[in-house]
Amino acid sequence: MMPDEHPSIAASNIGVLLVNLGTPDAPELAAVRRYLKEFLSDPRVVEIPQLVWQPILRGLILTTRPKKSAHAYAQVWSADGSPLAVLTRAQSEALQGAFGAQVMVDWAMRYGSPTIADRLERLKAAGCERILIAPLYPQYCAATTATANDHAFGALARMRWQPAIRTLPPYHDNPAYIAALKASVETSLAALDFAPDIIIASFHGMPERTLHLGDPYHCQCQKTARLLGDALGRPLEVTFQSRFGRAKWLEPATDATLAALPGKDMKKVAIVAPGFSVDCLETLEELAIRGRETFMAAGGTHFAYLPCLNASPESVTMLRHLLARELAGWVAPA
Ligand SMILES: C=CC1=C(C)c2cc3[nH]c(cc4nc(cc5[nH]c(cc1n2)c(C)c5CCC(=O)O)C(CCC(=O)O)=C4C)c(C)c3C=C
Ligand SMILES: [Fe+2]
Ligand SMILES: [Fe+2]
Repeated sequence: MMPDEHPSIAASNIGVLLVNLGTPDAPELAAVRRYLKEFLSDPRVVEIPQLVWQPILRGLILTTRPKKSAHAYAQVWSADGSPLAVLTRAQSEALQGAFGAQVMVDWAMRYGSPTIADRLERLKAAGCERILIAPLYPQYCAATTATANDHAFGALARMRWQPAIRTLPPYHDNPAYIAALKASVETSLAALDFAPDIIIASFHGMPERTLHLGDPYHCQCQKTARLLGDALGRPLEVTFQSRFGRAKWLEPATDATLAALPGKDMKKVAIVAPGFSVDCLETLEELAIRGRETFMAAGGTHFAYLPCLNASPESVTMLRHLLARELAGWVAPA
């Protein structure tokens, strides 16, 4: 084929690949087990030598947890699928609308489907010679950001003709992110029929040792909450959720905090999860369902879970701004 006959050149030769964590294909035992096996076998997520960890994973975790998790997923599953996938796709489509023909936007998951490798191939086949990989984690963590990038680079390592690559840095203190959170929280608070005594910012937890090993995650969570508190004009209480395993995790724990607040005469709470780009099992089930139960059982009277940025107009404006900055030199500034 002559060079000028190259097929299917896109309107633009620039691609953006949004990447999120991943989710099972169905809220059923086999699918959840498959997902957990892939996720928890990632050495970036569980930093125990595989020789020690795999027997524990296969013999203990994968024989017990999938049932519990499948039950949890069933409570938040929608007609269109897992909220994490449905909302990431909606974000991608809304962003494509905002960018127009300037760039081609697609989305992928680190675990499960659609895979990063497939979507990179698809962008490449559509003519993208330059691709921005955007792991949608505002706070950098080796267990999330780094493994998404590792996986993308692994896929590139198998390509004969690679596209040029950039990656989105963490955006925990980016003014556009803080402004989007502020707008979203204020809108959610205005719709409540009560005034919260306290607002909790709950972030996904990590083993505490990752902090001592130099992971900036903990500090970046604190900074996001401080900046959001400044923007809102009231401080937020930082907590960490989703503890897994026996090691010491970052504290204070979200569930223990919710259980203790009513005893400190704080009976009206609002909780937001600024570290999650979209709502998912960890927010819709762990916070909005189980968090509420914990708080009310401890004597709380009013509880509100405030949704993530999802595919809202504020979210799309923010993402367009963040991504356009990384695309500078590839496309004209937004
Ligand atoms: C060692 C275990 C885990 C670490 C470390 C971890 C870090 C981490 N996770 C997220 C974001 C998400 N995690 C989600 C689900 C989830 N997380 C773990 C374990 C660890 N996470 C498990 C076992 C699960 C699956 C569900 C369960 O069985 O409880 C999700 C939601 C996925 C969904 O399908 O909706 C997200 C998102 C971050 C940001 C993070 C480190 C900062
Ligand atoms: Fe997690
Ligand atoms: Fe959880």
